[in-house]
Order: sequence, then structure tokens, then C-alpha cells
Amino acid sequence: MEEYLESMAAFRSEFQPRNDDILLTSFPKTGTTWLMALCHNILNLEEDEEDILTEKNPHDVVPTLDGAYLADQLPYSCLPEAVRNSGCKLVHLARNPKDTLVSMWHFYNKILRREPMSSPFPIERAVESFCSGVIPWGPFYEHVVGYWEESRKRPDEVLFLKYEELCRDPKDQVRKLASFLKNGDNDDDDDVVEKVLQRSSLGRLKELEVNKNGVLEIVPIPNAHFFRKGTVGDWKSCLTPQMAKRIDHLTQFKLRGTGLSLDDF
Ligand SMILES: Nc1ncnc2c1ncn2[C@@H]1O[C@H](COP(=O)(O)OS(=O)(=O)O)[C@@H](OP(=O)(O)O)[C@H]1O
Repeated sequence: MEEYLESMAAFRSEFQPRNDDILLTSFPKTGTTWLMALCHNILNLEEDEEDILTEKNPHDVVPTLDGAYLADQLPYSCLPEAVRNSGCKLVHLARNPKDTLVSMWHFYNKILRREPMSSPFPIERAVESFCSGVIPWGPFYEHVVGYWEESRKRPDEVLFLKYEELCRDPKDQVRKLASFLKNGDNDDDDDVVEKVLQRSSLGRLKELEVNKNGVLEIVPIPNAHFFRKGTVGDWKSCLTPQMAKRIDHLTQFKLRGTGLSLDDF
């Protein structure tokens, strides 16, 4: 955790954005890996004949070497001042809080359960931490609302997408993302959109050797941990009705007056 804090502090104090930079800013477990793959494919489909995603996990492909686009999971309020005042583009992918929490719970259980006999982190404690906001990169709601509000103020510079909409209407959402990334100069051709989606799909990425048995280059995490079910509503398999109710109440409370609602997810 100390290393993360150091790198965040360095990012805040030293990062100098260019106007054509693109920053991916999702909260952990909301689909960052998917967003990275989509952006990579939208921006590089023509040049990337070899398809680098067959060799590297999306987290090792973004940031790009020339720094054209990169990812961080900081809340909007913690972004370097220089980013907030620059014309660089931000893309935020939001996800249903209950699915985010459950995805995070599975992820941390995989990371923490290095010893074969160690028991899983109880879901009750995960719910408690999520609701109190004491989670990595938390609190969740302030994170989402920060980017949501900024996207309403600066729609040309901040794009707010939703995981559920990407699942429901992938072509439409990919066209929206491509248009944003390429300043409207995107190829709307159905075949191009299909290819971007196919190359970025969970089913495909998950089955690649690099993601089955490889380890991330930037931190030693098995690539397989970034791919699980990728379904909407998976929380139903883990949360009790009481837990779900508690999170729904909190969501309603935290989103009140923001223009975002539970029905959006
Ligand atoms: N390509 C693609 N398409 C659709 N969904 C995908 C994809 N890649 C990852 N996933 C699902 O996203 C969840 C992981 O979230 P993140 O990528 O944000 O995780 S991380 O913060 O980068 O560690 C996690 O969701 P859950 O399955 O619900 O746990 C992944 O399965």
C-alpha cells in the first residue's frame, strides 16, 4: 500500500498532462480492464495488426509508451491540479455498487488467500468496509459522483460511461467512446465496431495464454485475477437481501440530488 501511496503522490506532484492525453479514471472493479482494452483497440486497430493484447494484459498496455493515454483510479478531487485545468480527456466507467463490491471481494480474496488453508475474507466485513468507505481508492460514491458531476460540467472533456450500458448496448456505447476519443473522427463502420468489441471481450481475453498463466508486469498480480464472470447482477449470488437493502439505501442517500440514480445501473 505504501508503494501505491508514493506513486500517487508522485503522480499528483509531477504529472504534466498534454492537451491530447487521455486518462482512464474508473473505480477499481468497475470494468477498468475492459475500458483499457476498448480504448486500446479503438485507437490502434489499424496499426495493431499483431494484436498486442494476445501478448500483454491490458494493464500492461495502458499506459502507452508515449504517454498518450493512461489509467489511474484516483478520485476526481485528488487528480493533479494540472490535469483538472488542462484540456486532456477523462473517461470514467461506473458500475452498480453491489456488483463492484462483490467483484472487489472476490479479487481481494484471491490476492489475500495465498496460503492454501487461509479462510476467505467474510462478505459481512466487505459490506461493512464498502459502506464506511474504507476501501482501496474509496469511498466509492464520492469517486463516482466526482466524475459524474464533472462530466455534466465539461461533457467534451469528461465522458461518463456505465458498465451496464456497455453490456446492454455495446455497439452504441463503443461508438460513443470512439467518437469521444477521436473527436468525432471515428469509423462508424459496423465491422470496425464489431472487431473492437470482439478483441476486447471478456470471453476472448480470459482464454488467452497470457491471461491464463501470466503475471502483470507492473505489480506481481496474476493476470487471471482481472477476469471473472463480468455479468450484471452477480451480487445476488453473494449478498443477503438485508445487505442489498443496506447498500441500496446508502446508494439512494449518496446519489440524492446528483441526477444519478440506482435505476441507472
Ligand atoms: N473485457 C471485459 N469485458 C467485461 N467485463 C470485464 C472484462 N474484463 C474484466 N471484466 C470484469 O471487470 C471486473 C474487474 O474490474 P476492473 O477491470 O475494474 O478491475 S481492476 O480495478 O482493474 O483490478 C470483473 O468483474 P466481475 O466478473 O464481476 O468480478 C471482470 O470480470
